[in-house]
Amino acid sequence: MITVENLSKSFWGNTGPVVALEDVTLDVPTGTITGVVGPSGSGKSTLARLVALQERPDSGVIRVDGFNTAALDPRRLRAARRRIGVVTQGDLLPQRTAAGNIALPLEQAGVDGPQRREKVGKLLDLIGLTDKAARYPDTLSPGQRARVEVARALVGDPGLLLADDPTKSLEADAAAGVLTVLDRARAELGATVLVVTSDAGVVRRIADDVAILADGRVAESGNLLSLVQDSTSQVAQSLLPSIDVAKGASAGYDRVAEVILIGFAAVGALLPEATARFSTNISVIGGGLTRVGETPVARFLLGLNGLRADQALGWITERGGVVRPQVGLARSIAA
Ligand SMILES: Nc1ncnc2c1ncn2[C@@H]1O[C@H](COP(=O)(O)OP(=O)(O)OP(=O)(O)O)[C@@H](O)[C@H]1O
Repeated sequence: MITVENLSKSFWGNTGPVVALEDVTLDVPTGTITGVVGPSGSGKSTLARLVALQERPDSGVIRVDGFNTAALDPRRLRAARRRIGVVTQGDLLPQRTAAGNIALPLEQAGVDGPQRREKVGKLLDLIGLTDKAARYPDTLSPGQRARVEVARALVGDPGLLLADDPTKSLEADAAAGVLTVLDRARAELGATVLVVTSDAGVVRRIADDVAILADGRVAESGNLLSLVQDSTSQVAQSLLPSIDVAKGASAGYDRVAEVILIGFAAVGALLPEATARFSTNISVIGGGLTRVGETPVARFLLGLNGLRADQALGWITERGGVVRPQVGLARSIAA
């Protein structure tokens, strides 16, 4: 477990101090993928460099498995740094093959040939490039090179894999390939992963936990699936389908409610069943379906007509749906 406690960091800019991070607190639980998302300049790369122990904070503490890294002497600090695999971009050695690039940290650490080959073979398999082992970087696609960079960062079995904007400048397919590799690293190697990104879609696809960074501060953090269930959260606002609808589209219903449904059963069957049970006409006025990781999540604006519309909404809530009636739009239901 990595914990970041009350981290602050400023730099001197041309016109005075620039606060890059202010009082940032964050947990990266072991065996999970934590995504830190924020716009350009919000402090993501600064946070990544501090967690990688490449720079010192002005104040605050980074703990690795409970140990305060600020208290480490230089030798232990170097050892702690080696336990963090940092995915760096664009620096594969052109004169080395894909396998040779992945093996380099092992060679430098004096690991013998057979062990190196076994380890590199496993990682080539993990990144889906076994058949490209002998290819040189300039003959690989950008997405393939990015996957080799992840494998190289994983080769020392790091306690933490740290990726700063791993999908930057990649086409959608290539980006998806890199995210699949990060997900496999967590699922198959048990890696703990911290991803910082400006792309909320990265977080939506692979993160277990999320923190939103804004102007150097954590605006919101927590478990991703819990946060998306709160439609007022910034995470839900940025990851779920928007329910902006044309003016007047929600008129003429007895009840109008925003509903968030999670999971296959909820998304597929709940609304038809509510319609049948309560003789209530349920229309989807807006919103849509997405996925958070592997989990389908729907955010709908529903219009209901029928005497038992309130009971239908209550029943959806009992089955785990998150219902927010839009009070201003309700008509009184005639008995
Ligand atoms: N070494 C530095 N010297 C001076 N200012 C810095 C330095 N590093 C970061 N900053 C400033 O700190 C703030 C946060 O920068 P940082 O690079 O961490 O943000 P970011 O969210 O990673 O942005 P981007 O997505 O554009 O890389 C910015 O105002 C930046 O200009």
